[in-house]
Amino acid sequence: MSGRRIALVVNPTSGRGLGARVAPVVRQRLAAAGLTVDEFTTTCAEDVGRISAEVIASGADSVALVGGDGTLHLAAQVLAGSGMPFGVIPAGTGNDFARGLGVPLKDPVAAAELIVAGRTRPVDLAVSGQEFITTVVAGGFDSLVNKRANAMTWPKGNARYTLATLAELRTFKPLPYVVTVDGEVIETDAMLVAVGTGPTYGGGLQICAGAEIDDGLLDVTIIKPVSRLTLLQMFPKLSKGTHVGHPKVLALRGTTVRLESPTVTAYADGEVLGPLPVDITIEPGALSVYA
Ligand SMILES: Nc1ncnc2c1ncn2[C@@H]1O[C@H](COP(=O)(O)OP(=O)(O)OP(=O)(O)O)[C@@H](O)[C@H]1O
Repeated sequence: MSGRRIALVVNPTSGRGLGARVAPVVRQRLAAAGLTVDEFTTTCAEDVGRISAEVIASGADSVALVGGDGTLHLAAQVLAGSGMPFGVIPAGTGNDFARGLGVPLKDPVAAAELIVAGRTRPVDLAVSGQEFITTVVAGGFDSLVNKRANAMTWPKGNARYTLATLAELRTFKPLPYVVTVDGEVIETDAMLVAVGTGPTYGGGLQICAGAEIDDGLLDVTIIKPVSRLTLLQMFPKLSKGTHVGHPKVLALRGTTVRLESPTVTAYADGEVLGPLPVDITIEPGALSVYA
């Protein structure tokens, strides 16, 4: 497939500089395959959306995004519904969107091959208000962990989430929720309620195990009150998805979800979404992704 023109949008800060390191490798692979590559390096969060919008307007054939979930979240706000196909070169710490797609996480050349091959698939987005969400909405204990982990500068990578979990666990108490899924109302105390279009957050925790990124459905996971020890024991299981079937874990699917709880701030794709209540819907096939 020669004659294709692709914009390579690079967040150089993703994964503590991994974005800057993998970009030349990806550029070289795309060019070697005959693609014309226009490279753009972002200098701030706002650049991701602005540049993506300019690329769409420019008539480029496609975009490749080098970054993590935060970068993809920013780009998705603009790419949603545009019809512009895009490729993902994972360069973040979590990379949960890429993980859900099955894009190689540690091999940028292999990820670039998917762009070269040129096969796209439709991918759903969750929507809350004006905000598109590419992975999971965290609402509860996990929000507090996310907040704490975002504020930590050490350690690198996923170990931050483990430390933040241990720290939050010391004081956390179950919270009262009203969760409404397609009109079915569930009133319960819970440790957390997560809503995903894809299966994982936090760098591979399968909080919404089994969620398909193109089934037109939101997956809802409610973890009912459990002891601190049980929650701690659940975390390694989350990595493997073997928490499913635990008597305190409730899994639901639907197309509209409302989360209510008095004191919870929701996080989406690792960033603040806003205080509950939030309403979440699904936009099937909003993105067209090389995979
Ligand atoms: N030059 C920049 N361009 C774009 N975003 C930047 C830049 N500098 C800092 N940021 C911030 O980086 C965040 C995105 O980082 P990204 O998610 O790609 O990497 P990560 O945090 O290492 O990975 P992950 O989200 O997968 O854990 C953005 O939300 C933005 O606020």
